[in-house]
Amino acid sequence: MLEAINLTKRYDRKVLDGLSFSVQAGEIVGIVGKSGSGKSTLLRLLNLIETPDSGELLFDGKKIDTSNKKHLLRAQQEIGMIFQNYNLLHNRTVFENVYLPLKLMGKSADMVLEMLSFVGMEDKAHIYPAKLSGGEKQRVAIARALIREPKILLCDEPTSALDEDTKADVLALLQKVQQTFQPAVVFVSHELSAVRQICQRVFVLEDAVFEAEFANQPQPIVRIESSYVNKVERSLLHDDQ
Ligand SMILES: Nc1ncnc2c1ncn2[C@@H]1O[C@H](COP(=O)(O)OP(=O)(O)OP(=O)(O)O)[C@@H](O)[C@H]1O
Repeated sequence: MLEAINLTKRYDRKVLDGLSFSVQAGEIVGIVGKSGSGKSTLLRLLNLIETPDSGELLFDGKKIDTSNKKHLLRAQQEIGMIFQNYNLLHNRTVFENVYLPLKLMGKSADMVLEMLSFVGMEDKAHIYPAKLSGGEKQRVAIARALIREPKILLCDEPTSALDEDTKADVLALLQKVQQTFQPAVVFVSHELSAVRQICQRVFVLEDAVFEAEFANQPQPIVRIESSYVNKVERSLLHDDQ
């Protein structure tokens, strides 16, 4: 579904250097890396709000042409995104927050209550975000991300601001999303326990490249020796983090 080929991005230094990977529909792929390793930069490229210096992105095998505004807009509508800090509009109710992406496309609100029910928030449709807990805000953000039925769901540290119990609930909801809607999910996090729990494959981003790729199997697919790669490996294999 989502394919990145040789993505390179430089600011004052090369932050991403020739990254290639793909995510199938229904698959959750984790990207882990230390602070400053380029995770958010990669998400901005996948979200089509920044363009790579070189390299290509393909959705369903079709190259994304970022120079063509119509094409870009259509591609952006295939993407849903959730954030660590939820990014809800505080002067809009839960219902209005979830409806907004549809409203901007001139569509009706028919699906909104159904989606709120899917994330367990139908009872709070007319409440403002300030009155919600962190876990509830993330549920609303997930409903908003899904309302356009995106083929790609990008998750930027979605559980990092939550306590342990709420974290588990949100991860369980993401697994339900995976089973129900089968999007291609990119799950960026520094929380190795969350990554271990829900990702089918994991890439380790360090020094601008993927230094390792792990799957649900004992041996990594690719592996460069580094202390961070060792830490990820221990966490994924031995449940000790
Ligand atoms: N717009 C920008 N202009 C210049 N440098 C940038 C810009 N965005 C990111 N960088 C630099 O790129 C590098 C990677 O940043 P990025 O935010 O992608 O890392 P990250 O892995 O998401 O970090 P964190 O986990 O702390 O959020 C950093 O050195 C950062 O200073």
